[in-house]
Amino acid sequence: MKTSPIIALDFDSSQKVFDFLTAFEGDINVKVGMQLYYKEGPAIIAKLKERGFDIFLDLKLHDIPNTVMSAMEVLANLGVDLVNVHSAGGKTMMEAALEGLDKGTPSGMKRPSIIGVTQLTSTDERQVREEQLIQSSLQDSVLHYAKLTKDAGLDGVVCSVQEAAIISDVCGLEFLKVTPGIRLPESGTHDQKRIATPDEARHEGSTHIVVGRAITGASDPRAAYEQINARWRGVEWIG
Ligand SMILES: O=c1ccn([C@@H]2O[C@H](COP(=O)(O)O)[C@@H](O)[C@H]2O)c(=O)[nH]1
Repeated sequence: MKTSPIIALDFDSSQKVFDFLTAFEGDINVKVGMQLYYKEGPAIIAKLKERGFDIFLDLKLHDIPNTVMSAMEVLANLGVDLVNVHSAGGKTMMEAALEGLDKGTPSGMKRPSIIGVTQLTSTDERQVREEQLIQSSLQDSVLHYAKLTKDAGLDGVVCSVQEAAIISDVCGLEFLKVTPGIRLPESGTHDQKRIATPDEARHEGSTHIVVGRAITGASDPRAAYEQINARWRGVEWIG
């Protein structure tokens, strides 16, 4: 997947997606999440591929190994670039996911990259301690899941910018660190707890940033994208 920001297409219809995308060329990355995929099904992936976008299909699979393997076998056929599971599903589940992808990828096509969600960026220290009953810190929990995900053979993780540097130290620079929770200083936090700016993401070693509402909710989404992309790349933005 290209290193440009991944725009989260959190819309409830194909019509809204393509209205939004009129301002963009095919050189951007897009993310299809549960809402859009459950509404529009595989057809939305085919349409986005026709427009030339790189696609992260963010369905966060989490089930018994056999079910995840079968589901991944189906998803592998869609031609997306990146898929994911919850690392909390365990090492055997993640290995099964990888096996399903390998089996389902048509010959001659590249297997989609696969990453594990460590701790959602909407999760904070209190939730880890009181709701998940995890005794270690949030950062240790994220790092533990990152190591487990690497041991299972996956290509990287979803984490927040706050954990990207330590994951690079332990799992290597090549291991993907896909970081949502990206906000401009003036944007609202919404339901996210572990947020960061695009500049901080670059500095901390994220390999990819995921941006939804800071772009889709902006009065000029293209300008918001350009500003975020410039900050992410560390180049001057002339707005
Ligand atoms: O830990 C995670 C995993 C996935 N997401 C997804 O990223 C986008 C973020 O949207 P914003 O509007 O920029 O908050 C959204 O689609 C989530 O499902 C995440 O935020 N955190």
